[in-house]
Amino acid sequence: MNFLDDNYLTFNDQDWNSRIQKEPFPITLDQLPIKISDAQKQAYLFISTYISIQYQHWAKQQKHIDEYLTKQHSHHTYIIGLAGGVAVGKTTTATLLKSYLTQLLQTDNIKIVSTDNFLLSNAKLHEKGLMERKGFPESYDIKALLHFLNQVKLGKKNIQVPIYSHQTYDVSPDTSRQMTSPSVLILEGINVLERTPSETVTITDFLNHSLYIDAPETMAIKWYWNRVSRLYEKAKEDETSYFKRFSALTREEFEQVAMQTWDRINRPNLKQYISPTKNRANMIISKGLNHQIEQIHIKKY
Ligand SMILES: Nc1ncnc2c1ncn2[C@@H]1O[C@H](COP(=O)(O)OP(=O)(O)O)[C@@H](O)[C@H]1O
Ligand SMILES: CC(C)(COP(=O)(O)O)[C@@H](O)C(=O)NCCC(=O)O
Repeated sequence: MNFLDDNYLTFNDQDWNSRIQKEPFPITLDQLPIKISDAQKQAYLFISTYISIQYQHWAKQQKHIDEYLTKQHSHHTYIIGLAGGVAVGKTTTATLLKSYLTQLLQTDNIKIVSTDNFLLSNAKLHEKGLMERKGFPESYDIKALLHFLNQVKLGKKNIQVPIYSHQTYDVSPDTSRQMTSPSVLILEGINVLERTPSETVTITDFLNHSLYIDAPETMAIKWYWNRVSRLYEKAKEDETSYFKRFSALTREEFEQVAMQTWDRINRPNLKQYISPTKNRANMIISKGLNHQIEQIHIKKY
């Protein structure tokens, strides 16, 4: 037996299909952010129904506690952490979960924030000699990220969130987003389940539920290439793109650059820092070919 078999219950397509075939979809699924098969729609419904049951119990518990403490007006935000390696589909899954949960929880107050927004700017990474460590723990402004989560939990308005763009490959120097603490926050990023030894608190202290998207590295590399090759193509007509510098290279030459980047930066990060956080997640989503969810593992405790 291994940790996964001992500590998690495992479900596959038969489980979620048999469960859901008994009843029609309780929500409309014609306006999802990406096209997915009916079987995959059912997998996401299985995940989001599980989260919505947990959320509803949590919300009731908060209400009862507030009544007991006579603090009816306290604010509560339910934070879902979504972790996994580079390009496994965290951003896309977050938008899908938001669509499902908006309907299941009957709220339009669900927001998504990526920890990418809290990366140090390229200027700072250069200054600190960390350009080859982008995505590693030391490349984030972890204090700012923890402060942001604290503000969310305290129900603050006008919370400033920096903006990161894959296209400019940097944090935007002069724009940020203003956010009011939502009912549900989906926090997605490679480091969501990582420890923060330099701080007294850690990201997981703020999470009510956590998911880890797992996939064989060979597939993640393919999905990474899908994303960066699109950025490379788009850069041909976009002066502002970081990827413009590669326009003189052929597609094959650029593919070599991308694969070397993976080998030098994303692979060591995956092995050393990201994968070891998998067993901390409440739920592990195992993906296979074409981003298909093959198994869902739910922690027994
Ligand atoms: N369920 C899915 N079906 C099809 N393509 C997907 C799916 N999830 C992600 N992708 C694609 O895979 C690539 C990486 O996804 P993304 O959500 O950006 O990953 P991450 O946020 O983990 O880096 C993107 O090109 C995205 O369009
Ligand atoms: C910004 C990231 C650390 C985060 O990854 P993501 O959340 O997009 O999966 C990653 O996309 C990245 O830029 N890694 C550094 C090496 C590279 O250029 O891929």
